[in-house]
Amino acid sequence: MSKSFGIKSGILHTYKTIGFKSVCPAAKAKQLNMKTNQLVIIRHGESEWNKLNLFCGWHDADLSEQGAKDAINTSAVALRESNLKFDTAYSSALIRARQSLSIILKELNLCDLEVVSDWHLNERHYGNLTGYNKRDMADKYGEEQVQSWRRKYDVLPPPITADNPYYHSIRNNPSFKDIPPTEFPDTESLKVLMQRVIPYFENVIFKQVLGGRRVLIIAHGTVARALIKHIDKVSDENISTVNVPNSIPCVFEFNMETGEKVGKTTFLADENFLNEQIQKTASIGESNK
Ligand SMILES: O=C(O)[C@@H](CO)OP(=O)(O)O
Repeated sequence: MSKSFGIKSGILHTYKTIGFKSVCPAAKAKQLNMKTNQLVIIRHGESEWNKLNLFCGWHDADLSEQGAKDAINTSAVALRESNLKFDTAYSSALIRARQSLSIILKELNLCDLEVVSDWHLNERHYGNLTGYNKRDMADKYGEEQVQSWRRKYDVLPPPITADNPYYHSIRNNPSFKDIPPTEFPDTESLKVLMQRVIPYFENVIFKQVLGGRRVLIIAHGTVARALIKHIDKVSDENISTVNVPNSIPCVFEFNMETGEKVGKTTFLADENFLNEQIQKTASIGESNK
């Protein structure tokens, strides 16, 4: 874990608009007679490659057994306890997000819910880091370089090359067949990822939220950071300290007339558990050697 990136201090100190524990935003809105609607974003459960601590990006890793359990015990339980209801759900085209969504919907008896899977919500493409262990890369290139690739707003990992063992499986993934060749990335920073995620969010998802539909998004760490940056207007500098853990729902509430956010961005988890999971996500982790 690199101190120079402020990760130890975490979002608690540098990103104060995030609240914890339970959904409580409607109180002020009610007082003001404001019509509001909520949006929920969840990062998929632990994947097989999260477990192995490998840079994953567009590699299509399955959920791990633990990830599938967390989709039930962390995601679905929190949504049920907060009495959140949905009219439609979005996921990326990646299997770890689609599996998480289908487990959550099954658990909530929402198997008939309208579901859209779209590549615009895919994790950032990790370029030629794809498939490498994060600790091994830190040993080779230094922690500062690895944290910079992972969390800096405008730092691109080296582009993937045809000799990367995952190049062909990513290029030929049938789930990506509709991606225009000119838009198929070879690497992405958070800044570059935002150029595909934010227009999709604004033009497709947010319109529905303002129209009153209750939307659930199952996405990825960098996609969630992109949406938090956009919605909460986090600076390019401070976004490097924001880490979004697997499976914990993140709730936003909006004024339906103005589109402005109401109240705090809220993670539905006990504060200690949330902090522990944030630290785990921020950490470079261990080698598998
Ligand atoms: O490997 C990845 O694709 C991402 C998310 O799992 O990792 P990181 O947290 O290092 O950005």
